[in-house]
Amino acid sequence: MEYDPKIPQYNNSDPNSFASVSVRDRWPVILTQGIDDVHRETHVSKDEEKIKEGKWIVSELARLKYEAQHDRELTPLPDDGEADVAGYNEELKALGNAKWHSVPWLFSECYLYRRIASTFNQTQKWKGYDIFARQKMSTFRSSRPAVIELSARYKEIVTELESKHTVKGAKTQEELGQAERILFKEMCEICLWGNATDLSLLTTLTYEDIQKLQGSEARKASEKNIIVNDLDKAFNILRSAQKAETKERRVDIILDNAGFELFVDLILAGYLLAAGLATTIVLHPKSIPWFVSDVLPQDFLQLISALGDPQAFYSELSDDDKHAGKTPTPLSETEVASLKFLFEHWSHLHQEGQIVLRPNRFWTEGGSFWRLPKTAPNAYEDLKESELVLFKGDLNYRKLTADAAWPATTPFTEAIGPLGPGSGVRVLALRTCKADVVVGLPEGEDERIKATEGGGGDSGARKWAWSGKWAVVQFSDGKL
Ligand SMILES: O=P(O)(O)OC[C@H]1O[C@](O)(CO)[C@@H](O)[C@@H]1O
Ligand SMILES: [Mg+2]
Ligand SMILES: [Mn+2]
Repeated sequence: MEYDPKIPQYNNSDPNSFASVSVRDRWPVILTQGIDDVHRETHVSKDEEKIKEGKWIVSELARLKYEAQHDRELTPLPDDGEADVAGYNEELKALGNAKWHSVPWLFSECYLYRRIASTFNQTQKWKGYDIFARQKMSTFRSSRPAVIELSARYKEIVTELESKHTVKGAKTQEELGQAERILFKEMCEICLWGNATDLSLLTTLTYEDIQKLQGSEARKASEKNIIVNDLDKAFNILRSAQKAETKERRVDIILDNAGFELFVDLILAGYLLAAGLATTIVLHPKSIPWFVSDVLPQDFLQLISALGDPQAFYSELSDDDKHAGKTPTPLSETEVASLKFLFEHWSHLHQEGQIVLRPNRFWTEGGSFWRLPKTAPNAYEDLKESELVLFKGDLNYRKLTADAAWPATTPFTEAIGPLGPGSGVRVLALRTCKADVVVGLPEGEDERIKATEGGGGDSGARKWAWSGKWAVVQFSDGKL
């Protein structure tokens, strides 16, 4: 059912892997921040029962942190009433007394977030509580300059497409075709780099750093860092379906992070609909707080409502700005108008059922996507209906490739196993690299980048792939 390890998966025991940095350095920080958040929430509560449970949660999270840091065994998840507990515990059993420092990275990291969720699920007053919500919203506030830049551009493009069915400046049909291809690629690249602001990695980023990552200048400079780019293939698929006048043309997005990344996902979604490259967009969020910054259904609703009253939203400061002693600058009238345009466009598309949110517990299971056809047949059948399924971000890529130590030249179509040729699912991974696994590279490319500064050299570690500086956009047709 699961990935059959012809090629071993990355393991926390490997000192050359980002896995080992994660378990030793990053997870304790993430858990400490979670504990702080619960403290804060408990502090302002007047509800005795909630306070009491809050204290218990803090002690449970501290225990989890201790166990991970001190290489204890992973314990079975308690029955918190959810159906996925059994699956997690079976996998844990199959791993045989696994300890934190010598367990497959992918499973242990999913287990970490599932275990946090189960702690909250076991209480009455904290069920479903999202310890990362505060961080997610605050980082979105910090993205203000990029959000404003993009909303102005979006308003212009969508207005042009919807009123004149053209791209500004295109005169002949051929020019229009070219312009549409370029625009499509630009929208996808915005969507790709939106992933660079993932919260779990960039815990030390300042406001200025975030802004630098997001503007259009930064994007142009980063184009050379996309080491494999299959966007033309993806465009051809959507274009032929459009030409064939297929009535229902769906594009799915397996979402990654909330805040700025979700914002750019919606930019892409709205663009595809306005350009007629899709008729429906199905978004797949997570069902529990996941890898710090991943999208939950409520993150979607919160983002939309923030845009509905942008002046009020930006009258509050992000945490970083508060610390820096800044005061909020009101938005100009034009800025308010473009943000409200987004709000209206997206709310309308959502109400009309052209943008749909479709959660499934499959996305927060412990293993790779190799199991999709077997363990989530309904989700699998559903994805086959789509013209193109976009998998956003690093974790989705790790799950597609089973987080295994493939040689970097392994074809992408091979590394995604059952979702490759014959699956009936058209896959497009948009991934900034933040972990070891990478496939589908031309011969010599891995070595070339390793030799660049900070690339890892001869250390045996593929360090270049950890920082989000490099990206891959990879396509698999899935032909039956
Ligand atoms: O939000 P993303 O892009 O999936 O990134 C999640 C992060 O967490 C990790 O899984 C590591 O903990 C990395 O793969 C990545 O840095
Ligand atoms: Mg993340
Ligand atoms: Mn994520």
